[in-house]
Amino acid sequence: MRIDVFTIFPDYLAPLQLSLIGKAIEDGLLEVHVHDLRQWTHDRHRTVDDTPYGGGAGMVMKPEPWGEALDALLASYGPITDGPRPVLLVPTPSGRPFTQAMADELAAAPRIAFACGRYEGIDHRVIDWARQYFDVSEVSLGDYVLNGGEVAALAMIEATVRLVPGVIGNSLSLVEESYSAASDHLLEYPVYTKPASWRGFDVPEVLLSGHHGKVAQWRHEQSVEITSRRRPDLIT
Ligand SMILES: COc1cc(COC(=O)c2cn[nH]c2)cc(-c2cccnc2)c1
Repeated sequence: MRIDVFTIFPDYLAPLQLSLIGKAIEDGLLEVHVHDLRQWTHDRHRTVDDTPYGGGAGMVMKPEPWGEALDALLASYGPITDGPRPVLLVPTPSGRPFTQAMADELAAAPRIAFACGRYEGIDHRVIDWARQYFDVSEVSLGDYVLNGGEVAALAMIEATVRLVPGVIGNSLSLVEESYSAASDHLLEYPVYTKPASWRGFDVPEVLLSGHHGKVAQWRHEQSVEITSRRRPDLIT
């Protein structure tokens, strides 16, 4: 999988070079190209923002640098085929909620690109123009406002890349995860490891019983209880 990220703060994406994702890059499972949007500015101050039409506080990202950056991205895909359009994700508080189902879908894509906005956002004409050439999704990490899309992109990339075969060593650990269809979209049960007793707290007996059926039953009951208490919206 190749991932392209466009940002005015490329260093924000440095953590992608670490740990599992770093190893996936080393193993050739993953390519990450981080692009500084200012590469597509031409003035002395490398300006990427301007005041909002209609007034209001803050600044808006100018369309021109984004247009040229996305032109370059298109060029990197080679001649336009009549296949599926390249995927372009724009993290934004006003986006569709990012979900595990979306991560599952994205994990199958050969390439994904992220446009990380700053300030009050990106001139909307960029999205309107891009829809002609990209499969554009404005996606939200959660109901809060960040200073930029980079942190959201990091989270979305991690949630997606870990599903790519070979990136996570033990693929079994993916099967039972929260939100996955395999766990019936329930939240994960509590986990324990040695010692069996710690500061007066003991591991639930059933987990020491070696009775796999009872362990599975207990774990399912825990997941249902936790989900109905914390996330009744997930109980269909
Ligand atoms: C592309 O347009 C953006 C992007 C971002 C950064 O992303 C997030 O905040 C986010 C992503 N998932 N959840 C939050 C912030 C704004 C913004 C809007 C209003 C006031 N201030 C800033 C607009």
